[in-house]
Amino acid sequence: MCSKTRISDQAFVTLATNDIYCQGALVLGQSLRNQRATRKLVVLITPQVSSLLRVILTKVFDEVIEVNLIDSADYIHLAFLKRPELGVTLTKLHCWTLTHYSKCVFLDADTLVLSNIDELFDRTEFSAAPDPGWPDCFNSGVFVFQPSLETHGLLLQHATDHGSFDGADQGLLNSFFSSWSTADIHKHLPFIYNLSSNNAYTYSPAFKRFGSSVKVVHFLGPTKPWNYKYNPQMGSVLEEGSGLANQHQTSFLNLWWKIYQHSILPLYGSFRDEEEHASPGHSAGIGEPCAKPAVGSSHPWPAEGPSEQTMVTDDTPPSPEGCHSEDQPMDKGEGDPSVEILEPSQEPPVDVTGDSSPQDALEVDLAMSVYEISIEEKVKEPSPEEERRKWEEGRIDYMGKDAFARIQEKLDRFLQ
Ligand SMILES: O=c1ccn([C@@H]2O[C@H](COP(=O)(O)OP(=O)(O)O[C@H]3O[C@H](CO)[C@@H](O)[C@H](O)[C@H]3O)[C@@H](O)[C@H]2O)c(=O)[nH]1
Ligand SMILES: [Mn+2]
Repeated sequence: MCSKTRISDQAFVTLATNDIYCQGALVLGQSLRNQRATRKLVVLITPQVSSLLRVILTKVFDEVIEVNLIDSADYIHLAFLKRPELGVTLTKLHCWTLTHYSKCVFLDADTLVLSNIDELFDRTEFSAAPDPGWPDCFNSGVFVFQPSLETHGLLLQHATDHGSFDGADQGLLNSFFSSWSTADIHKHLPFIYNLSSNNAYTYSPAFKRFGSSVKVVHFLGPTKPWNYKYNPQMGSVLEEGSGLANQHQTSFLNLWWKIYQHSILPLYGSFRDEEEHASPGHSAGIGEPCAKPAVGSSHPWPAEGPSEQTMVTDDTPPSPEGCHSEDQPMDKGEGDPSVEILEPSQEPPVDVTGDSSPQDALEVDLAMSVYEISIEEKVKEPSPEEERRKWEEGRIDYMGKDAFARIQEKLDRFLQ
């Protein structure tokens, strides 16, 4: 399958807490495969990720591991109660619980690998590249770490005690690994392992000199590749609305989309029929016109670089051994459907045919035509159960649908 030996106790790890970030994780995973990564590919997900995306992720990643935002240990509950904004942050920290690996490289789901980066495994914890905005801090989008429950516990304790100066993982990790900027230059990854696609060109002569050796591009900041629309015929993102910064950024975006179009969209192909039954409309028309005909292997190992086209069949996803829920002490009630073990080869892949749980529905709209592909977040109407739960949790939309005037209207309707 792969020419090099895969070193099985080391892994590339990413995180996706929703279906939108899963699109990024898929492209990242595929880019690692394209560059013949010799380590396992692992994606951490949370219960919000739909069943469909879970199955698709297993086609690119060796392990899809569900982690929960809420851990059963009391001090974590405390941290959550006091600092709810640390939610996604604490999720990234779960990567330290992957103790079946001796060393890992974490990559944000908004990164793209342009050449082989296996040499990162020669580095030790905690190695990261400088943040382009404040180079005495590291950027937490790419880092080398050593899984350890002890470190995980210390990190969570640190979050509880000190919070995070930016309200997220980067601030927390920088204050935890506070000697990074001065202690050991070997722990400074070169900028080519985490080139911010937005900032790189503030020093354009450096980009001119070193840009060709870039190995990892990071689409840091609020606008991600999946926020653009892409013209598959031209092979380029569309400018409208997003205000493209410059030519280099555009070419990285185009590269991301090329992988998305040729290697990720076809993975949805096998679900097209079910999806068509479920919603005959145009949106979420998975695998529509520009997705290529389905042929080839379900586990994409393209022979060449990113331009190589990978296609898929409807054959069963890889064995379930690569797929398990984390056996950490999580806040999982018995029989909680949100923590089910993923075993795609034993289950029908996905239920897209009707009133399944919210987790079963695809949370993204993939709109496709010959001229344009776009990925959009689905605006979901909450179910009556969800609405009720929100009320009971005190999350009331006083300004919107729960405003007094709206409630009055409802009462009036009821009384009439
Ligand atoms: O709703 C979300 C948000 C984030 N993520 C994951 O968390 C990562 C970080 O979020 P991102 O949107 O990529 O943040 P950046 O724009 O890269 O911003 C910076 O700030 C973040 C918060 O400190 C750090 O996590 C990043 O590494 C750092 O580059 C993502 O790539 C995903 O892997 C999700 O899964 N779901
Ligand atoms: Mn990022």
